[in-house]
Amino acid sequence: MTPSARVQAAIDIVDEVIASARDDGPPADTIVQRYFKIRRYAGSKDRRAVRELVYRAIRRTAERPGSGRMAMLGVADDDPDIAAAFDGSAHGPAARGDEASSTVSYVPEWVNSELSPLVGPEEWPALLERAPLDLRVNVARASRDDVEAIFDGAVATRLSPWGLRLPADTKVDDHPAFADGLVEVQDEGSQLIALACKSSDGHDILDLCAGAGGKALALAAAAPGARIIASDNNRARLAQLGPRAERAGASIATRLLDGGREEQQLADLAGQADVVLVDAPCSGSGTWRRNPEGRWRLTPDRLDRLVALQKHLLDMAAPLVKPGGALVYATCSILHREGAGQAASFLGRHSSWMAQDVPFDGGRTDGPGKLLTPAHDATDGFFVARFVRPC
Ligand SMILES: C[S@@+](CC[C@H](N)C(=O)[O-])C[C@H]1O[C@@H](n2cnc3c(N)ncnc32)[C@H](O)[C@@H]1O
Repeated sequence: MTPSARVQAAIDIVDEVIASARDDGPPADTIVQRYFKIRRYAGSKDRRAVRELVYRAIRRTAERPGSGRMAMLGVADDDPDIAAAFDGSAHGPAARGDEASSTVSYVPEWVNSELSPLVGPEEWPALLERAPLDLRVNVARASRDDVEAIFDGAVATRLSPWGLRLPADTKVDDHPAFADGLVEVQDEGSQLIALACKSSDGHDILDLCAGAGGKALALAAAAPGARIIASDNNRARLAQLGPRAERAGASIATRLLDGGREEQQLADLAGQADVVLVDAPCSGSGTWRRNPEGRWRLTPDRLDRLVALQKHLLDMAAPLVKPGGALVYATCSILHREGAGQAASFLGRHSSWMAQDVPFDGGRTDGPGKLLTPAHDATDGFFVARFVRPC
């Protein structure tokens, strides 16, 4: 592909990403993969170059652009090589006329007032920087030091006792340590959420929104003698946990929930759990550096619905905790209403519960919990709070 043809391909893909963000369709990565699946003429260098252009265009602007061309003209504003590709050649984009390009921004304007007060403009560039590659060592099978010696360039993470940070281009999926269940790819912040649960052998733990089980696996590794139930209402996500648990040698029961019937389906656990983790669905604003087009998907309406769902899940989880047990609430969000605001409102509704310090260094106190951010902690953005039910 010529440089101009690569730019046109990126324009076509960004057009699809824009439509998908508007219509709640598949993520950018899936769209890039699908694009090349039916264009076998593109070599690996072409694919890499086009993907890079697509992500430059997405990262550059917080507001959903009018078109892929507008987004790529924005990249051309920053880069003369890209500007030169707008040359009207065959398979390339038409020459630039008197057209507007997308503007540079980090956070959608309407979201500014929703951010935690801790996330000032000086932190915004870090929200869009490339995320590091972190592994969680399966400490039930190997020590972090042993695994550190296996991976070239691995360094121990600062905050999580289970984490290793690797050079970004390290291939993990086909590494024997991965196949042998010694490691999982997991951001350090995500590991800290599991740490906040203080799982212990003999504990009954419910991971209410377990998804594909990233945190449930971390809980099981930290306490192989804990009885863990992982539940979720998404069959496809929960189904991924089985093979992952098998690889890790972890024993985790799963429970698929039906929308609207969760309370009945969990009734047998009432007052039983030492810990319930509510890793709730959220805006994903703490992970924009991994999914920058998440900014194009978020709307005020969607945020309202997420906040209402988080409240519902917290109130559903509370009666499952046994007296003296803990409810851990987490979101990969840097928005006040999904973090400190949601936690404070839980304590307002459950006035006998107490907020307890989360057991890790790093992060900053944000209302009744802690906020981790890329700029301050070099992790994804997370809010986490730990509430204890009175005895
Ligand atoms: C942030 S993700 C969980 C990520 C997961 N804990 C991990 O570590 O990989 C939130 C999850 O909540 C689930 N969810 C949404 N509504 C739910 C409900 N009513 N009951 C249970 N799970 C729900 C979603 O399907 C999604 O998997």
